Amino acid sequence: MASDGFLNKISGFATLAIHAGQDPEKWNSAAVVPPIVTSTTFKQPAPAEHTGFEYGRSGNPTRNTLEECLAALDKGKHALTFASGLGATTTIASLLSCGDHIVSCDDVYGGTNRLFRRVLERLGLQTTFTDFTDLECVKNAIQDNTKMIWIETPTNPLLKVIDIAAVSEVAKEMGDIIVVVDNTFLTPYLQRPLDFGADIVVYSLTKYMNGHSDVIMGAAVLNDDCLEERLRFLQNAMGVVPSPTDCYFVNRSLKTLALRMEQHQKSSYVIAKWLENHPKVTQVLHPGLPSHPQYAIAQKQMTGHSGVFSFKHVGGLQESRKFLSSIKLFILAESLGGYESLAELPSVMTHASVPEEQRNELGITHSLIRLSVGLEDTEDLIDDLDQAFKAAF
Ligand SMILES: C=C(NCc1c(COP(=O)(O)O)cnc(C)c1O)C(=O)O
Repeated sequence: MASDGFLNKISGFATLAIHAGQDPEKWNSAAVVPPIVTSTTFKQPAPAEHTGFEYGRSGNPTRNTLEECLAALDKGKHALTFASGLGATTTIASLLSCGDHIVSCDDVYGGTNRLFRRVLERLGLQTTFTDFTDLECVKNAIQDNTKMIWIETPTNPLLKVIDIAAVSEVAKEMGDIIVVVDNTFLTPYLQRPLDFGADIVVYSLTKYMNGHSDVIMGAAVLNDDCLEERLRFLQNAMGVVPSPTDCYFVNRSLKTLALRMEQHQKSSYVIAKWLENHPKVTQVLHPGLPSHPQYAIAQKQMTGHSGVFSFKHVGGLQESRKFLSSIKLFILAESLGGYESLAELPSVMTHASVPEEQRNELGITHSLIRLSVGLEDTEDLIDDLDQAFKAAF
């Protein structure tokens, strides 16, 4: 009996709760579905000796499973994952040193533009943005200190298609330049940049690869062992790593990637064709349409286009706002690539951080609307757009 009249506390309870059934050596379960290993640290048989894992930032079994799968999908040797797409971009850019120069395509995700202009520039990495659909512009932008070429193709939000092989050839001819391709809009199911001369493929896994709008993550896929070693060092040293739980979710999503991309592709093509014939639409920017200015390049490096594309209408900001407040099935929101259909106004949303002068030069005007066509029934999506046009014009 304890002094307070109650039974004595159970001795060793706390120790049991911590150690009973927890022996690290037991984990070789042959589980068909890769488990989520959340442990941030791993038992070492002797000081500074480890059995493959020592600390969660440096390596994690669930993350390794995802990275192995990502490498295979791009037919690459190595893959690394990061806390976000921009985390991947930041880490890749950290391969460079102060005084180096980046040449980037002019139309990139607003956050990438902002990172290059407002963060990396302060750290001594200059970036020149230019039109990569004109190889002369690429050649003229390359300087003696150019160490990286950044391609997005198709570009966000104008869907410009850039000839990966041609730009990679220019880069290799003109110096020791790392060619990076942001393949977020397509995924390796629709385009494999490494096959066309890219050195590194980068993804916002947040988009199609996870495809459920419930994870923020990034990835890089590459073949070069030396580059991989440098990136792996940076991944650990900079600490921009994803959680094991998120790795589990993305790994699971990859299992339906092919099915989802097929439906995104089919549905967006039907909707793009419908928009092309709409009296209030002046231009549809969809690389799967024969009317696309780089359609031939798209055909030689893509197996098809995904669900994300943009269109321009005859109105201005007022009509865009009215249209986007009238959609009911499409959701007014940033991001793309999920099972739900999204619509957004890049000029004031995803690309608001791009200087207005640059936006206007590019054509990211208030009449440009970007759609991410999801997995809903195509007819329902067309009906939604139709009623929104009627409400706005
Ligand atoms: C959030 C949006 N884009 C993110 C993005 C990123 C950044 O990914 P994050 O996971 O959001 O950090 C990188 N590359 C491309 C082509 C992207 O589109 C968007 O366009 O709505």
